[in-house]
Amino acid sequence: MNQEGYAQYLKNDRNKPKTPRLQQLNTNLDGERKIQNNSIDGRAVVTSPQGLQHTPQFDNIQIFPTPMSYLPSSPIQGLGLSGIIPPAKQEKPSVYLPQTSEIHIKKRRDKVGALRNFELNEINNLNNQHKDSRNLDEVLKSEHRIVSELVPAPSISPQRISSLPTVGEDLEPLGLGTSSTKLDESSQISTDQKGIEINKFTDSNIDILEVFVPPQFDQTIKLNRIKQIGKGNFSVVELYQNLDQKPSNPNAKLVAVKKIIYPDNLFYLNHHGHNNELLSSFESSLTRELSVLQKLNHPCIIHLYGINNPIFLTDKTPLTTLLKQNNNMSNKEKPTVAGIPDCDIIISYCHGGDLLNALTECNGNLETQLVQRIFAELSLAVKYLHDNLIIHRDLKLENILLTCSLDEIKLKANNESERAHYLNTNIIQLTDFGLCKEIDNYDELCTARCGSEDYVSPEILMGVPYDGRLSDSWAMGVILYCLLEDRLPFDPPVNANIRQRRRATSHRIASFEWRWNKMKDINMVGKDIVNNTLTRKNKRWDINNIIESPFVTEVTKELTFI
Ligand SMILES: Nc1ncnc2c1ncn2[C@@H]1O[C@H](COP(=O)(O)OP(=O)(O)OP(=O)(O)O)[C@@H](O)[C@H]1O
Repeated sequence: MNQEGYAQYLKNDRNKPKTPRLQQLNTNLDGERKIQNNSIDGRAVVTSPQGLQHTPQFDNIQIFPTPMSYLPSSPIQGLGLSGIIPPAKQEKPSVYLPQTSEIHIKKRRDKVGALRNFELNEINNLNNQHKDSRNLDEVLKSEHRIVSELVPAPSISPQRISSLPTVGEDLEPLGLGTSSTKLDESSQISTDQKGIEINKFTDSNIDILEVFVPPQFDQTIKLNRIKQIGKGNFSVVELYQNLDQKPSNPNAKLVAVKKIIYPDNLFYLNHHGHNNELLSSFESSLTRELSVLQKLNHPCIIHLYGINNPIFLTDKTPLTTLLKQNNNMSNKEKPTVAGIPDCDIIISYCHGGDLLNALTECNGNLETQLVQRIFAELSLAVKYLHDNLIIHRDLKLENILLTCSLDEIKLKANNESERAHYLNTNIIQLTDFGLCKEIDNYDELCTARCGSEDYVSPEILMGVPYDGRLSDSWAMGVILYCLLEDRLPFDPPVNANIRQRRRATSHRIASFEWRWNKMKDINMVGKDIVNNTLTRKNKRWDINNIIESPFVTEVTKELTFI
């Protein structure tokens, strides 16, 4: 059955999904098979590690990826990695270890949303499977990344940073706004009115980081911690101030430090004393992000300003190397996390926070002009990546950061005297390259099933080799739809009945089931982009089509920073 036929098939609810997933030969994102989209009939030719070629067919596919319900943090052995619920019909292993070739869900939802998105029987399955490990309630309580409706009440997502105050607002009371300000003498942790932990301590070296800076990463600078500004599944992000009075890069006076959180069991060794799969996949994600960040130089993409230990940039397997150096290595039963240094990545600070938060804060009421500007900058960033043979694979609202608050942006946009500056500076930066992939040529297809549930393309869901650039343009369609409609395109339709609500998001994605709501009767050029990206891959616009569309060119022709 071909993909279109399958979508039709799914439409009939009586047909229990049993569609299969292409058997994964590798489980590591780095171990994706080399696939060229070069066969005569346009079907991908897969080259197996043994050099054998075969054309993937749906008949080969063995496990259907849906219904896809995920836990933002895995309940499995407290791994702390995104987990996937094993397909119900598979023989259940006593402990299900997530495979890196499976989708990594990195989402942010309120608890209510989280529960809404779990089928009850799946919750029961999970509870049964993980009786011995963590209780599911605990897992749900600890979640912070989920998501569906775009506007959750702040009170039900306590771990979310609901806003990021501007530098001016925020630093002045802390005495950090001007260089002449006297700093507090004592260490004191307090909480500001938005619930963000603020460390007023500035007078000793416990919050001082010494980090290595580009280009050679042989010079160091000192940074002083100000406060936590964000939290991901694998990191805590904190704001630091550069203690260098005259930093070589004037934009780097305030920086964000992404402190990687190692999952609990990362450093367990298996019975043979080898590193486990979790370590190698975690490590490959980390080094992939760093190696790509080092190469990138685009105003609309986050900048790498430094690292606390150059080994993370120079060694392809830094954690394994550090582990080998660790004395505990000899004791194979014990976790050997002790002695492994933290990984702190110093990046540009975007004080407007992420776009999902910003959108939630303004109740989704973004002026079209602003939507257009944000989307145009995102298009420039993605075009730059694709031109450089890099696929992001995790484009979503949470990974688009604003360089200043929406109010500041609006002020600049509407003030004649600020207009030149507005056109000469970027307002977004794209971040989170943990799932990105460097391809060798434009015909190379990807096989790793990764991404975030609401943004993932049908071909990734189906488990067939896919053109990563087209999956990125699908995600861009989802983003633009969100900005225009203030909801996710593949959430249950507005006024959905119970049956529609129970349908998994992935089913709607696989059958291209989305429609305009707020924008239904509004005629605007931007709708073309959504119409032509949330569609079948053979008809889908790529980044060049997007960038050439009037919705984007109207903005880009005026920008002076590119
Ligand atoms: N440079 C930055 N400036 C301001 N805020 C940031 C910055 N980087 C990250 N954040 C905030 O921290 C959050 C988590 O960051 P990030 O997505 O990089 O972490 P992560 O561990 O890769 O997340 P996940 O894997 O869960 O997607 C972001 O959504 C954003 O709110």
